[in-house]
Amino acid sequence: MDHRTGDVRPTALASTRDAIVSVRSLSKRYGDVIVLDDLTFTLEEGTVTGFLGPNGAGKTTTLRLLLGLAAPSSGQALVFGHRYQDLDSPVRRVGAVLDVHDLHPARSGREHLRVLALAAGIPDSRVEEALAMVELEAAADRRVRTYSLGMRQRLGLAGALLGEPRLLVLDEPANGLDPAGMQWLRAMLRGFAERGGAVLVSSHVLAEVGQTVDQVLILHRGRLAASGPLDQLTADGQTLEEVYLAITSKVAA
Ligand SMILES: Nc1ncnc2c1ncn2[C@@H]1O[C@H](COP(=O)(O)OP(=O)(O)OP(=O)(O)O)[C@@H](O)[C@H]1O
Repeated sequence: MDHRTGDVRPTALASTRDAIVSVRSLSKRYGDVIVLDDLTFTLEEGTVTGFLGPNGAGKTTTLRLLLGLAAPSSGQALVFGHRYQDLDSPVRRVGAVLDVHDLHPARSGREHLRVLALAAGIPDSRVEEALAMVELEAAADRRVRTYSLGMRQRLGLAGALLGEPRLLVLDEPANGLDPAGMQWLRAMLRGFAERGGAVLVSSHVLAEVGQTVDQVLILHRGRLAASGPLDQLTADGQTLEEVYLAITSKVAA
């Protein structure tokens, strides 16, 4: 991958064997506006992938297509070889946190998780485990409307972890977390990947991403501007932020 030209030479992100996520020639239009343009990448087990790009680049749209929340205009977005909506028990395979602002405000954190668990046939005992995993036990009986943004993020993550999935899809999960929360999130995501999972995490916090992920996808104006292992991308001594700014300003010019 030559990040100075934005030329993507697929590396570890391009093998299709045992792919947990397989995105092929994915495009999305809203009316005449092309939001995603011919996006292709795969993610394999044991990886944490940072999904980067300026505001409006198309990151959330990609995640929504992966989760069956919107339909592609063309191409495919597959998880475990299937469209999300065709998976037998999606909650047990894919955990996702897209928008922590749409949690029911009058429910407590514990009630929120119990509703999710009931819908997915997951025992209540797992709710307690998930609360413990995100260190939210002390606030579990408070109404969600009283939660800080960081607490909502933790609750969203608890919901994502309920079904013990192998893929986590997270939209800006570090948003609102305090330094200890970020450290905890980093360790949690690394541990998840080390146990054979895959994580796709969008973020604007490049310093944090640089400490957490092992590979990145950089999206710009709906196109994949760069992809590859973090250590290769930063091999010439530049920080991830420098590489990112060089790529996004080059492509925009
Ligand atoms: N339902 C929709 N109808 C029309 N346009 C949409 C719709 N959803 C997203 N878009 C547009 O698609 C583009 C990409 O949006 P998206 O939310 O995917 O970007 P993003 O990379 O996640 O940005 P941010 O970093 O700001 O969250 C934007 O121009 C947005 O306005």
